[in-house]
Parts: sequence; structure tokens; C-alpha cells
Amino acid sequence: MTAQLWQRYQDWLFYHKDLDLYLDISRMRFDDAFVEKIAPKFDFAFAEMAALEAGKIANPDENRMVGHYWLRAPELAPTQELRQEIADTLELTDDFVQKVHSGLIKPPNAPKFTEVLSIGIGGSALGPQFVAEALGEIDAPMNIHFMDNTDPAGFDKVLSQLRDRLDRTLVITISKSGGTPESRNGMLEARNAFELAGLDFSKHAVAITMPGSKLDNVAKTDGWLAMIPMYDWVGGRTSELSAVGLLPAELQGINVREMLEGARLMDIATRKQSLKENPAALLAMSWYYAGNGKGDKDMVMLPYKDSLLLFSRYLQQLVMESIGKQFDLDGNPVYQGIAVYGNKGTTDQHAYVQQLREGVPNFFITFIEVLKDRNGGSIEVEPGVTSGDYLSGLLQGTRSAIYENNRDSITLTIPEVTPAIVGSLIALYERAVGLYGFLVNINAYHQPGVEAGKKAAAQVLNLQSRVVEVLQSHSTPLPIADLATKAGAPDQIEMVYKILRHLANNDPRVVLHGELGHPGQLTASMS
Ligand SMILES: O=P(O)(O)OC[C@H]1O[C@H](O)[C@H](O)[C@@H](O)[C@@H]1O
Repeated sequence: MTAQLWQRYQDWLFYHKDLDLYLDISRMRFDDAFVEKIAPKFDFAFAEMAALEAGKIANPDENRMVGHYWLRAPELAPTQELRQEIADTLELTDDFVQKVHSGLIKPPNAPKFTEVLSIGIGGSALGPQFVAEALGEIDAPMNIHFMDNTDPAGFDKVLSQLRDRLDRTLVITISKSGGTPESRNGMLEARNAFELAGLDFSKHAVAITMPGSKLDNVAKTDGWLAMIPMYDWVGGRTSELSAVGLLPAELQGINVREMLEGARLMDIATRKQSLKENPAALLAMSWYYAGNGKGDKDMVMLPYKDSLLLFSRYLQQLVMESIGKQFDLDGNPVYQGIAVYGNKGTTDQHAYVQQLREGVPNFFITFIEVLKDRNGGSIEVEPGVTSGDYLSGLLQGTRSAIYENNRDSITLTIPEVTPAIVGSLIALYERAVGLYGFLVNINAYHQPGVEAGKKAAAQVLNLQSRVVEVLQSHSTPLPIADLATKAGAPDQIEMVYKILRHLANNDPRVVLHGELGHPGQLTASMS
């Protein structure tokens, strides 16, 4: 058995020489018959992927090309115009960062910008957050802070941490569409904090957005420091290697050229139309095997390295927003998806790994092993044993133990967490998701469910305005059901109640009268 497994390990091991990266799928229990069966699907996926890279409209719903691969190999972009856009944006970013670092672009009231406040959500936050956590250095030229929600208390926390340094804070508002309300709110809250501190926000502000968007217009009208463009052919969740990720990273002194190079090298490997030589195809096949091509099993990401903590969060969007779809490309309901979760090993072993080892076997693990423990030597925590030996032993032990208990796993081994490796990991998973999307015949590049959620939220805010109007025009408390009727939403009493309860907790003019535990009997008034 052991010898067989060792043979299987060698048979399926992928090794990338330049990146010194290993992918081991030997602990996924597929057999030769499965590989044979899935081969034709890969022929289709490889062909579609090649067409996508050549500029085919790969997102039919949004009539868009999908060009994130061109960001690290502009020569592959289908037109000269696109190649120029990529080169110009990189130059603009480099030039801007250089001027900020040298103090040529400086805040009005301080000698240099030392802080970056990055405002954005989803694809406009998760990549920059992951990269900052993975590669940010203690002695970085600038410190980065994030606002990625529309939570007032969250805004207050970040802005109060920055209170004494606002005069040297560069604010980057990132929104591809330029119309995402959460990011707009973050920008307005930051602007308000600057105004309260007597600072001119526009002299601190930069936008990353599509030319012509609402955000672009605000940046232009208010005379912001810079606008760095992004393009419709880069999707939000695959935008880390566009200006979205590169500007924040470069400001922190992270070598973005190495990130791009790592991604380019990985793209070359994952472009190969041969399963065993293509690590993204090996991943996609493993996912397909694990979940029967239906996402029956969850993907648990366990990087044994603190700096990779946010990788699973980053992948959650990349995988779940891409694969989680109701309909396939032929319009059939398929309810696809793969759930992704995980934080880091060994930490998670002291939390939920109990369930993984013994409980419901509805997952497969991806271990990420980092060969280099740290810069410099290590003390012995026990005779002949270092902390790093522990980390490594815990990973190997868990991998063996879960396999013995019939739980499958993939192991990705990297030499250390460098810009090139981070770039390569991003590229590896972008391609694996793309291939998997074709294997299961879904559009991996749209997100109709998110759009529907946004519309629903807008309707709630609209109803809130009507409720407030009704309240304002009545001097005596009104039963909630009457309020709903008068607001034109008689069938939405519960929603009206929820709106009122929120208002009553935040707007001192709105009061709920009666027993809070009996919402149906409450009345509401506004002074
Ligand atoms: O960059 P933005 O246009 O502000 O979009 C931010 C995010 O918004 C939505 O939620 C989309 O589903 C995400 O894919 C996107 O990354």
C-alpha cells in the first residue's frame, strides 16, 4: 500500500522548475477510468480557454472579453490598442508610485504620504488584502489600511486609527464599475473625515475605475490627484494583477514586476493542453472528481503559513462567484458551485479539523506547504526540533491521517511566499476556475445573483424613503400595517417593520411604541 502510494505520488506529481512549485494530487482517489472519461471534457475546456485568450467574447451575458491573462503577457492581447492600454496603465502606475515615494506628489500639509487607505469591495478589495497580508513588510514605504464594507462602526474604527495621520494618508477608491454603493459610501465617509480635519480630500484622493464611470466623473470634477483606468475586459475577481492590485502593492513597496512574472510563468504552464503537464488542469480535474462535477464536496484551503491566511478568502470570491451558477450555458438549471473555506494550518487543527478528521466527509482539503520556514536560523524547541519542524510535521501528519480515514487532499508546495509565487498562485487558480467552468459548462465570468441582490437592496432603501414620508406626514403614531399600506407596500409589513426597527435604533426622531417582543402590535411615530 505504502509503495503503491509512493508510486502514485510520483506518477501524478507536477513540478514547475522555474517557480520551484509542486502540485501533488496523488491523495485524490480517482482512477484511470475516471481520467479517461474526463479527457474529452478537457479537450473542450482547453479549446475554449485558447479561444478566450484569443479574445473571444467569453462572457456572453455581458458581451465582454475576458482578458486578465493579457495583463502579464500583453503581447497576447488581440489588438494593438489593448496592448497599448496595458502598457500605458503600468507606466502610469509606476510613475505615480515613484512620485509618491519620492515626495514629488505630496499631501498639502505633510512632507510625504506614509499611509494608504484602500476603499473597495469584492474583487476591488480581496486581492489587495491578500497580497498585503502575504507580502507586506514591516518596514514598507507605506502602511495600508482597508475599508471594504458599508458598516459605519467599521468606518469609524479605521478612520479613528488613522486620525493622527490623515494629513499623510493617500486614499485609493477602487471600483471597476465605479457605481458600487458600499465603496461610494466608504469614499464619502473618508471625505467627511478629511473635511472635519480641515484637509482637502481631493489632494489625497486617487481613483481606480473604468473611464467614464460615476467614480471617474467624481474624480475628474473634484480634481483628484490621479485616475488609473481599468478596463471592462478584466473581471473584478480576476483583477488583482491589474491596477486594482498593482497600485496598492507597489505603494507598499512590493515588487509587482515579480508578481506579474510569476503569473506569466504559471500561465505558460497552465496553457499546455496536456493534463499531466498542466497544474491548473490537474486542480480542475481533482475538483471535478471530488464533487462529481456538481460541487458535492467543499474545498477546504489550509495554508500552513500565517501570511497566506487571506488566500482562502480571496479564493472564496474567485471560485464561488465564478462557479456558483443556477444555469449552465445551455440554459438548463444546474445549481453549480464549490464552497470554499479555511484559514490556516496548524491553527485550524485546534478548531474545526476535528470534524474534517472524523465527521461528515463532505470536503477535500488543499494543503499549502511552504518549504522555507523563515529568514535566518531557528532555535530548538525540543532537542533537534524547531517550530518549523512542528509546522511541517503537523501538516504531513494531518495529510496522512485524513487520507487513512478516506478523506482526499491536494498538496501544493511552494518554496516561500514571494511576489513571484503569489502571482503564480493567483494565475494558477484563475486558470483552474476557468477550466473547471468549461468542464461543467457554465459561464464563469458573470454574477447575476449578485446583481439581483443589489436590486433588492435598492428596493428596500426606496421603501424606506416612502415609509419616512408617511411618518413625517402623520403627527400621531401609526400601526405598522397601516404604515405599510400608506407606503404602497401592504404586502411588505415585515420589511416595513425591519426598516422601522433599524431607524428607531439610529434616528432619534423615529420611535416605536409598544411591546418590542410583539412586533405586530407596535406603532411608529416620527418627531
Ligand atoms: O469593483 P466594483 O465594480 O466596485 O465591484 C466590486 C464587486 O461588486 C460585485 O459584488 C461583484 O459581484 C464583484 O464581482 C465585484 O468585485
